[in-house]
Amino acid sequence: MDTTLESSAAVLDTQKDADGSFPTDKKITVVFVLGGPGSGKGTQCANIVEHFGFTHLSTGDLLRAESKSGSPNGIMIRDMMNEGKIVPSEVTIKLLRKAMLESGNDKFLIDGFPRNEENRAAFENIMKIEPEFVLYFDCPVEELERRLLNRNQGRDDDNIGTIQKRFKVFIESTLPILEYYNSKGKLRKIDAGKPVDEVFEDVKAVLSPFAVEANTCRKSNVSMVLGLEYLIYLVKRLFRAARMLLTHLFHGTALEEGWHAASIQK
Ligand SMILES: Nc1ncnc2c1ncn2[C@@H]1O[C@H](COP(=O)(O)OP(=O)(O)OP(=O)(O)O)[C@@H](O)[C@H]1O
Ligand SMILES: Nc1ccn([C@@H]2O[C@H](COP(=O)(O)O)[C@@H](O)[C@H]2O)c(=O)n1
Repeated sequence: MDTTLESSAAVLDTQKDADGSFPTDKKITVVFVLGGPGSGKGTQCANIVEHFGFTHLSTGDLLRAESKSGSPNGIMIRDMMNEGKIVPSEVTIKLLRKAMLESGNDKFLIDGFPRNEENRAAFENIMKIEPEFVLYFDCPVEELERRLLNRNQGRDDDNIGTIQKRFKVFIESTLPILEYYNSKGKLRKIDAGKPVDEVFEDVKAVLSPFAVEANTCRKSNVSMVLGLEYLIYLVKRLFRAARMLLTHLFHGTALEEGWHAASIQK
């Protein structure tokens, strides 16, 4: 499958209200991040961004921002989120595409997506991008409930009524998506019931293919810096030698005296 932003753009740009254009034909790397509500997707994505240079796009955050922006879809999005329902894919994908464009990056963690079959099929059809794999944070439901009720980030959907609805939607709509990617050998399941640092150790192991690039980059930066320092050192020595030669040519005696004085001082 062709996975360039350009080809995705070609499809998306046929939409009447599509804005902007994809500037690049670079290969796009996408990792989907799924897990029950409160499983720690956002927490772990923040760590991944720091270590592996991905751009983190939380579909929930994008929808929350859109619902507060006063856009025509705002009220519909807010009402659906308060019911724990899944917003129509065309709305979510449009927001995702815009955020991908604006980031300028080519590596994305798409968090909380695809939530159902409609999300999955629409992303594949419109964006023409296959995910590298799906990172799945698996966590017992009692722990999810405890985390959500203690989150205290002012989210309207972190109340017991909506939480129960979100769990139901996860089981009915998202678990089949996890099974789909599992059957394709693309599911990377992580035990998310452990403390944050321990979970991240497992995440790092899964993302290790992307670390090679980061290390190579770091190593080549180091050699570049060392190479530059050595070059500066050589140029300085060259200048010093040239100055001494010139001084010797024009003031031969003085130079000899200087040398003599210097060797006495030593
Ligand atoms: N491994 C962990 N152990 C204990 N608490 C955690 C762990 N990971 C995250 N948390 C806490 O649980 C809460 C939910 O985490 P987070 O927001 O990352 O989950 P999420 O999967 O992104 O949630 P949602 O799907 O609702 O957006 C936060 O308060 C976070 O600090
Ligand atoms: N693909 C998605 C993702 C999210 N939603 C809605 O947002 C709510 C919050 O999502 P979080 O990932 O931040 O927990 C979710 O309950 C849905 O209402 C969506 O519609 N489609």
